[in-house]
Amino acid sequence: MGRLTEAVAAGGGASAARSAGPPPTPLPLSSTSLGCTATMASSEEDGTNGGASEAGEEKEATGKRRRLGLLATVWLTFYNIAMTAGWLVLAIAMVRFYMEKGTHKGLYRSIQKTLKFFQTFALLEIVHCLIGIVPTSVIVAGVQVSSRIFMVWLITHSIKPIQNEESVVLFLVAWTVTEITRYSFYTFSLLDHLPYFIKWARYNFFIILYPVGVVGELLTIYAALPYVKKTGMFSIRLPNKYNVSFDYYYFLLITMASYIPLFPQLYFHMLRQRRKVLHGEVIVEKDD
Ligand SMILES: CCCCCCCCCCCCC[C@@H](O)CC(=O)SCCNC(=O)CCNC(=O)[C@H](O)C(C)(C)COP(=O)(O)OP(=O)(O)OC[C@H]1O[C@@H](n2cnc3c(N)ncnc32)[C@H](O)[C@@H]1OP(=O)(O)O
Repeated sequence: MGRLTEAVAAGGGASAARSAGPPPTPLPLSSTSLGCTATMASSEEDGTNGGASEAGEEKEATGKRRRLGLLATVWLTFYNIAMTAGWLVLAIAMVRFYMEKGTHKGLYRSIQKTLKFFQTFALLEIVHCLIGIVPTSVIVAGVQVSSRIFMVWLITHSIKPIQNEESVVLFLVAWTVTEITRYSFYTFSLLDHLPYFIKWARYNFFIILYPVGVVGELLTIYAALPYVKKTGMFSIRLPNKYNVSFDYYYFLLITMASYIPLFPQLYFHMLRQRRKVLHGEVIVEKDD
């Protein structure tokens, strides 16, 4: 019986899919989905027979958790396959555009619909963390996804003059290679046929691609500053009936500055994940 089937039977989410077989040893991850899996294992393992009504309630709860495990595992498999395919389509479209045109000018406009759809769809990852079907920190996933949504909708979609900047290609390539690797890693993990290269790529590519993507994003925001200052876009001037002012130009400067404390948090998080997965370190994650 494949691990996915075992995980489904055990009602575990993605994490159990990889560790299915003997009852999963609860790794000290966040208390969300693993807590669910651990509870699942303990309720099935200990066989405690409380009162009939208690046993009935526990049986009903376990059945509900098992259904969540089945639903979660099937959903995550579908989600990851769809996201892998979407980012692959984006990668192929970018390569074809460059081979046909010989320039990056117009590249963003040619792939923007696919990019917007799949990057916006990734908002679901925050939901996955919130409902506990993946053991990722809501904060970590939230910062990552919000930075991408910000770049796609509030920078490259909204500020058309910067769409042909070379820095846009820089972050698009970094994002695309990363997401194809990441979502195929999750897919193969759930299907219990994870090629070592995919696992190696998942936990090594980011070492270079994360800084490359951040440089691309920061250069793109910097290139947008003159246009934002000149047009006053997204800004609210005083006086107005709400007596509130907002200056998008200064908001962008603050956003650029926020990369200084926030990016290292994400980068070190990935380095911790890398040590855990590639070197078997047991890392105690703080409860969020
Ligand atoms: C309004 C203005 C907002 C402005 C915000 C400014 C913020 C500035 C700072 C942010 C800078 C970010 C820049 C960034 O956009 C640049 C780039 O991305 S460049 C490209 C390189 N990037 C990367 O390599 C990072 C890619 N992203 C990720 O890896 C994830 O999003 C992240 C949350 C960062 C880390 O993922 P995670 O914590 O989940 O690590 P793992 O992949 O090891 O997974 C942990 C466990 O959860 C299981 N899991 C997670 N998701 C799934 C899933 N979909 N399906 C199945 N399983 C899943 C995974 O299997 C692991 O399980 P286990 O621990 O049991 O092995």
